[in-house]
Amino acid sequence: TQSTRPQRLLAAVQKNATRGDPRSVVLAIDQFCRQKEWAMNVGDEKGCILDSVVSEVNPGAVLELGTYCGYSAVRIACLLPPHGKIITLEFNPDNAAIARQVIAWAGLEEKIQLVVGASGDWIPKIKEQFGVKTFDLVFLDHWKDRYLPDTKLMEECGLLREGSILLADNVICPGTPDYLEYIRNSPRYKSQYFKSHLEYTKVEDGLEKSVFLG
Ligand SMILES: O=C(NC/C=C/[C@H]1O[C@@H](Sc2ccncc2)[C@H](O)[C@@H]1O)c1cc([N+](=O)[O-])cc(O)c1O
Ligand SMILES: [Mg+2]
Repeated sequence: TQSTRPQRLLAAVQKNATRGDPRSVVLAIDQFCRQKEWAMNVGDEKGCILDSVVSEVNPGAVLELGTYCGYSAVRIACLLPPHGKIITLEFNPDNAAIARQVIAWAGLEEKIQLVVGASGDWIPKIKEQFGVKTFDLVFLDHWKDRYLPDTKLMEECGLLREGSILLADNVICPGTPDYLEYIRNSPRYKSQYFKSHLEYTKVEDGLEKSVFLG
């Protein structure tokens, strides 16, 4: 039977990356996506911007919306401080199964908690289920029409504190117009656009970094 792209991406990790070496996992995925098959990971160019934001925030608690194959969860987790943790939500169980194996190959199971389900269902339950008070950093990279409703939901559920950082992928391509309009015009956020390119292409894309002001 025909394999899926996530399955072929995992095979490339298992073939080319060193177990327990997260950076070799990131490199193996980027090489696979550049040389063999494009896939919707945040990628190496936007990944460097993600790295600089993670390093600057030095977050104890990270929420990622949209795990896909685990590329950005691995990239974030290897920059976290000793007790830092990331909770990553993935809707598609097949993608989650691949992501678990990518995360395991990187040796980051202790730092990454992968939860299968829809962000809209899980966000209201995170405090009680995972003993999280608020998130220092949220990385939005899931369905583009869920960025805005999920941001409002995080506000309502008290998951953001003064200084929490939201970092959103794909605000230009595929685009998240309603989210951008809201976050750039809301007095409760201070936003900054980091111009870049759609992963593995020359097409314009970028990350929007927003500080919640409380
Ligand atoms: O569509 C994109 N991303 C959507 C990502 C979706 C991922 O997150 C969940 S959705 C979900 C829902 C609810 N809760 C958690 C996860 C899906 O199962 C998938 O694993 C995308 C598309 C392009 N592109 O060029 O077309 C480029 C990108 O960088 C992208 O991120
Ligand atoms: Mg993306």
